[in-house]
Amino acid sequence: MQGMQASQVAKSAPSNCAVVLVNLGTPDAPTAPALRRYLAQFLGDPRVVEIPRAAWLPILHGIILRTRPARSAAKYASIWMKEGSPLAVWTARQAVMLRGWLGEAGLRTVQVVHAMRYGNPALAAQLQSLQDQGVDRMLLLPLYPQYSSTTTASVVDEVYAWLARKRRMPELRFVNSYHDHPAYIKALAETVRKHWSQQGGPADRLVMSFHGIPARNVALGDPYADECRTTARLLAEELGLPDEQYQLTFQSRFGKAKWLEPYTEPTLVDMARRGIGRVDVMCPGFTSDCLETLEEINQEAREAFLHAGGKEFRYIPCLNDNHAWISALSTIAQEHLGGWTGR
Ligand SMILES: C=CC1=C(C)c2cc3[nH]c(cc4nc(cc5[nH]c(cc1n2)c(C)c5CCC(=O)O)C(CCC(=O)O)=C4C)c(C)c3C=C
Ligand SMILES: [Fe+2]
Ligand SMILES: [Fe+2]
Repeated sequence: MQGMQASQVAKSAPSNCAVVLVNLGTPDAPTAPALRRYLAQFLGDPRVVEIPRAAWLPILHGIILRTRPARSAAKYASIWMKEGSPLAVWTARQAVMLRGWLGEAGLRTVQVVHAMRYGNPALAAQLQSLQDQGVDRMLLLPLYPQYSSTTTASVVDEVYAWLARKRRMPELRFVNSYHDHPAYIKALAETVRKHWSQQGGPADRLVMSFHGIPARNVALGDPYADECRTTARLLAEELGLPDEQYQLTFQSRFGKAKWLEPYTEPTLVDMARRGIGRVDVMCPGFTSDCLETLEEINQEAREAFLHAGGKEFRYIPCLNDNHAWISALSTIAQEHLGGWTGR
């Protein structure tokens, strides 16, 4: 798309073209059976847990899937919206809004659907439905701004698994990462500025908490940690925040192995003990609010911070249906749709 304005691209894109927004997925209900189905698929993915199958599957099915579903279901119940799981609600809304934005940009015939890597609507089912409608050009846009083999590459695996069963293949494009895209950074900055204006200014620190991954994955070449650091730096620059006023952390450790550090909750507890009384906390790697932001951060981490002597814990919501974010998605999509015109 170099040298071409996003607004000039694919104005006449025909209806054989679709954008597929892909997110992680979420259980269908906040119940133990729904959690068991979801976690079996998620934690059975070799991109997510890299332990050899023969060792891991007995642990997953014999221990984890017996204990975790009920505990996790209770957590989901505490954040469930009347329309469903927050991750599902926001992701579906983003797809509808993106379709509107692309229409405004002259791309009325480009379809936009959303799909989940785990759970529903299943990625393979969505791709099949598009193909059944005659779509033969598909742009896969994962809702993970930072690339990781645990997430982005897993989406690609699933798409190719579907493709491997096809005689007639559609043409495909994938967005790998947009962790440093100016429109994404600006959308994040807008959520922070809006929060600051509602709160009467910044707190003592801005904590940017990203989902963690095992440290070993990074040692073996996953660029995720570097991409998170770049996002944090660019966001701080956009906000005019000096280094000492923000802190990057990693949350959601799973299992006993070492994950990326510093860990979010211990960092917040340490801040409270050191007299940093007021914190603004955001999760820039999550494009929708979900269990990991609403429960783990805004409930558990909040409680730990206040219990350790912190005075104010101010959570900044994720991008969700923020207009600057949908506009960013529209820009990113158009940049990758370039040339898919004229049929
Ligand atoms: C934002 C990017 C994400 C990365 C990278 C990621 C890696 C990763 N996650 C687990 C284990 C779990 N994650 C869980 C929930 C969850 N994870 C992400 C995003 C990333 N995960 C989201 C958006 C969510 C929330 C989904 C929702 O329904 O709201 C869970 C399930 C919840 C629970 O039972 O606690 C697990 C488990 C691993 C092991 C991993 C990388 C190796
Ligand atoms: Fe996760
Ligand atoms: Fe969690």
